[in-house]
Amino acid sequence: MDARALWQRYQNWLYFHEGLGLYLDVSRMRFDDAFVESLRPKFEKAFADMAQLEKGAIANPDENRMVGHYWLRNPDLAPTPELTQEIVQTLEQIEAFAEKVQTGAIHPPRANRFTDIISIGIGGSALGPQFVAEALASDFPPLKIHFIDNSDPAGIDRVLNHLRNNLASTLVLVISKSGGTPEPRNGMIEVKKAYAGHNLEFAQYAVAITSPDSNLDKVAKKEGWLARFPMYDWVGGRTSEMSAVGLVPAALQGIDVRAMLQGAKEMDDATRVADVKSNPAALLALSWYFAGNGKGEKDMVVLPYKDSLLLFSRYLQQLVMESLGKEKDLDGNTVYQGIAVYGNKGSTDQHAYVQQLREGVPNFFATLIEVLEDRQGPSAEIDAGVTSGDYLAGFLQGTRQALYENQRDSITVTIPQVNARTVGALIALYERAVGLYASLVNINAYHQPGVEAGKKAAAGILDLQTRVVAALQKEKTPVSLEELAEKAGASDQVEAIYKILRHLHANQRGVVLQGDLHKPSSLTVSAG
Ligand SMILES: O=P(O)(O)OC[C@H]1O[C@H](O)[C@H](O)[C@@H](O)[C@@H]1O
Repeated sequence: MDARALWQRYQNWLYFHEGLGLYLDVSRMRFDDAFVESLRPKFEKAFADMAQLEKGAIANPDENRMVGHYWLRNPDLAPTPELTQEIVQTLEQIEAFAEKVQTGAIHPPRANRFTDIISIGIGGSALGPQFVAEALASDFPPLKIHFIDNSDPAGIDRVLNHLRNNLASTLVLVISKSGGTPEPRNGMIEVKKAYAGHNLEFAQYAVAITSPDSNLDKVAKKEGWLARFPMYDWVGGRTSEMSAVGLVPAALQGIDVRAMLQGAKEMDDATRVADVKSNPAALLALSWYFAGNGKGEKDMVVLPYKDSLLLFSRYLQQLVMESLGKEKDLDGNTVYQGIAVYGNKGSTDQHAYVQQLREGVPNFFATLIEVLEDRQGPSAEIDAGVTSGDYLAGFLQGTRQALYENQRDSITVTIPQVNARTVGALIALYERAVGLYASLVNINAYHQPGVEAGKKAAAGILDLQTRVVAALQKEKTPVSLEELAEKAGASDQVEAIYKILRHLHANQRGVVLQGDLHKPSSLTVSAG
């Protein structure tokens, strides 16, 4: 296609949302009209499915749950007046709490104000708050947030060491929908011990965000924590940024949560339109389907050309991959669906892996995120008439062009500015695109059965560890791994036992391994 035809195609397919000032350009996805036409019946079904979902259908059949993240930004859409009221009240409570914390009306026992937050959570209970903090928190927020999103002892130490002089003015958010995920539980226990070590009563610093009556909720209630906010069973972790999960940390950091909800609501309205060409989420779903042949054959590389959007790709990674990465379709057929997502930011990545994107394996499509406003205030000129922002914009256009010249497709999303409204809109745009795409490929986007397998296996390993250590403690002399496995009643798990012992040995946990480390089978082990 020559430049004139491309310019025409650009204009034909350009989507613009006037209220949000958001553009979506899918002109560099090389689908033709026949392809769009062929998907029409699937889209009709997808729009109908989505309308049912918004009305409160059991859109997550395996877990027998409604899927209601759209109600969070438009509570009047909720299927019952009770739900509407619950959403409205929770938001009011969040705002009132944040204000009291910021003004010092709620303050820690030994300080006038809370200065910092430790947010403990993982997956959907971390990625949204992390993305939003990075994108929207001011340089000097009323409370500075720090995240513990793993069971990594060194990672936990790092956060606690940073805060060692400020612990007495640090609020702790423990975020877990289920209230039973091991990582946040471990983080909470470690942080609790750290508070005890500083003679601080944890309950006076702690806030729980979890499903009512979860284990976490019970602990928070029993111990009299500072506050508890509800997470609803009809909101999935990866779509929970606009629930208490995302709103509590955002409001505490002084982020305009009403604007975030408003932006999401405006985008929800725009993506409810049952016409592909005038619905930006449908255009994304169409493009993804085209790129990967409806089978995820191409990866989605997300490149925001703005530092503050750095974590968007990581956020989308969970939203897209946990939603779409499914073995079975809704009819029980084995389909191995999904779309792999990765990315970091432009132009930084042009100096890293974009070489492969331009010339290597053509197994991806790019999504470039453009922000029109360079910075608040004027920019200095780097060269005559040229600013660093001009360079960044040029790099984006250049990459788009260079990719296209080599038959590599791209989508460009353009927003006027990174602010609470546009960030809310971006989240809502991708949530809806994922929902529509899931319908196109006939899968349940709202469960995650695959995650459970890893969790069960991990629990099995910890159980095995307890048995192995108990068996080892009965031994007076060193034994071989095989012998120990047999004594622990796990002869078929020598490899797992070897790995457990190696880890315990490395951490001086009362296990001594001796022998040739090149030959695990030659090792003996003793308690010591
Ligand atoms: O919020 P939680 O219940 O602690 O769950 C945290 C995360 O862990 C799970 O394993 C799921 O795969 C995620 O979807 C979820 O967001």
